[in-house]
Amino acid sequence: MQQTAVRQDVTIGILALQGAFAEHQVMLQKLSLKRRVVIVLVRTLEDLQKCDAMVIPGGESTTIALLARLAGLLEPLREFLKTKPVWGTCAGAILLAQSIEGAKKGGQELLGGISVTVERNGWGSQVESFEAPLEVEGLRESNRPFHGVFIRAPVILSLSPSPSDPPIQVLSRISASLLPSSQTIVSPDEDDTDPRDARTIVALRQGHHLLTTFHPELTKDDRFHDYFVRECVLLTLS
Ligand SMILES: NC(=O)CC[C@H](N)C(=O)O
Repeated sequence: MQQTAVRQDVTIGILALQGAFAEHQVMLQKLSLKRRVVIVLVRTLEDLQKCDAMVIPGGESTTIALLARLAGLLEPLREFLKTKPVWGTCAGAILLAQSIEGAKKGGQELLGGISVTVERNGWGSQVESFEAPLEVEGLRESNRPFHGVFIRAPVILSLSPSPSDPPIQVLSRISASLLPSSQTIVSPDEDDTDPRDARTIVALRQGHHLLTTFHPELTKDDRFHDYFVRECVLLTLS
């Protein structure tokens, strides 16, 4: 009798130590996909070992790093992202950066994995948090803007992939004209905003990793979650 290939479930972990992990869980559960997605809230090494991909949520990068260190997850996560897809949102994006400015006094630990430098709290403090419509490449119905929620978000300062790294694909840049008046994009050395400046980048992809400096999980729009699962996770597994 002919055997039919059995489709495996795909297991996506969400680092659930602090921050907006429950919101990611709700979004991922709502996706309608051909393959069954199992969601694991990751708090231990045993949880992590079940996962094919990970989401690192927004929250407070210093606290998440500290709790990950205490849970014995920092090194295993660094190993994980060498081979498996990871998506970082806001604080998660900070953790995935290769280096940061504005780190907590005394330094803070990162996971690395994406060849960017970010400035922590680069858009200002809580009161300077803002929302803006974003044009995003590659999303379903990509001509419909995505509502970007920026809460003490990091700013991308530079991209620095080495020749052996996967190239970086910019998925979205914020348009200076759509920013609230409290926000301006000023290059460090110039008064004029150069649209090619890394500071306008708010979403990017490197290989199967995804980085967003804002919070797609705080909207009702599942298109980023759909993009991560379909394009970064399922395509790399099949
Ligand atoms: N909304 C967020 O995730 C904020 C990130 C926070 N500024 C940090 O440093 O971790």
